[in-house]
Amino acid sequence: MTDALRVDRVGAEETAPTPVDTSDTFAARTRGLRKTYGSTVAVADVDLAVPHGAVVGVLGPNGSGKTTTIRMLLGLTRPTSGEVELLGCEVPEHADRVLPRVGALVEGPGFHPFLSGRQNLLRCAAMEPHLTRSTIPGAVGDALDRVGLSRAADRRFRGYSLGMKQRLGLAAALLVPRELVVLDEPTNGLDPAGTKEVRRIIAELHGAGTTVLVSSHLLSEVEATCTHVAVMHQGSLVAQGELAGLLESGGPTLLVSTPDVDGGVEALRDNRIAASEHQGEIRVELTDVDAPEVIAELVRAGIGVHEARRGRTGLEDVFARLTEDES
Ligand SMILES: Nc1ncnc2c1ncn2[C@@H]1O[C@H](COP(=O)(O)OP(=O)(O)OP(=O)(O)O)[C@@H](O)[C@H]1O
Repeated sequence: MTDALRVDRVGAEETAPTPVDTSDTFAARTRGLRKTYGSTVAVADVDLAVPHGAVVGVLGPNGSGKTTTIRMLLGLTRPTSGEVELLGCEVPEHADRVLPRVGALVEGPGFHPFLSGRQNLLRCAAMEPHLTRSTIPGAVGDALDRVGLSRAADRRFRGYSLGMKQRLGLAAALLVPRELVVLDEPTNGLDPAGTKEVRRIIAELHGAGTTVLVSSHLLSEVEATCTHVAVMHQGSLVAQGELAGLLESGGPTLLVSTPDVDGGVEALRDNRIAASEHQGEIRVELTDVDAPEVIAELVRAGIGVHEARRGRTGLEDVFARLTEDES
């Protein structure tokens, strides 16, 4: 594992990691990527590293810069400063060379409203350098099938639901085998069955060795589908690395079951122990205190302890900690 693959918590006050030659290791890479709109800093000096073969989930609250980063990766938005490298090629300079190897689903795919889903895909397929007149119909049929849109394929795009539009965008991204697939909120507008299918498609792509970069606000989706995570907050990349490593960085917790959760939390806080209510139990961060001490403190305060067990840190906790406002 290289330094860049380790879970890095990137703070403004910390020094940036030393750049290394990574074109063989990473399917996508940005260096000092920045985008400003007037006084709004949409993306602030992001060094993103997407390892070959990984499924990287880009997580972040609304407005944290995920879409802008993805658009710059794909050459759709020009950076204010910084560099983008996709599959070893600089973007936007060599976008024409590299983009046929990249499948993408980004906001607002420009489909024609009066053409059917199939006709729209045929138009997309005609622009694929690796497809020919004889292979296009089969590729379009396969892609429609893969996203579960075959039955609605000959209806006008105008009448599609948001979920069907998303599926068509996904089909366009999957028309030919890709080395890298970039999906911006692919489950947006999908029902639970559609969401499950996207999860299956991502797993299939991963199984075939395709690198996937997927943005999502659904932590459970990312936890279930991704091998790596990049967390954005207020335009900055605040952490990136393997999912397992990120979860471990959350630190141990103790969950205490008691009939008096509020009283217990108060008693612990009075003793400067970081405690909170979590799903009807007391949760304690075991960073500066150990479990016996917590239990002893509760007993001293007359709080009945029914059960105490180690809690697993979920992505939700880690995410909340990384993206909480310092203000
Ligand atoms: N074209 C634009 N003009 C002005 N400001 C923009 C533009 N595009 C994005 N922004 C601003 O940049 C910031 C980052 O937006 P971006 O869409 O990248 O975030 P996001 O993480 O994808 O959010 P969401 O999850 O809501 O889609 C926001 O403050 C947004 O208002």
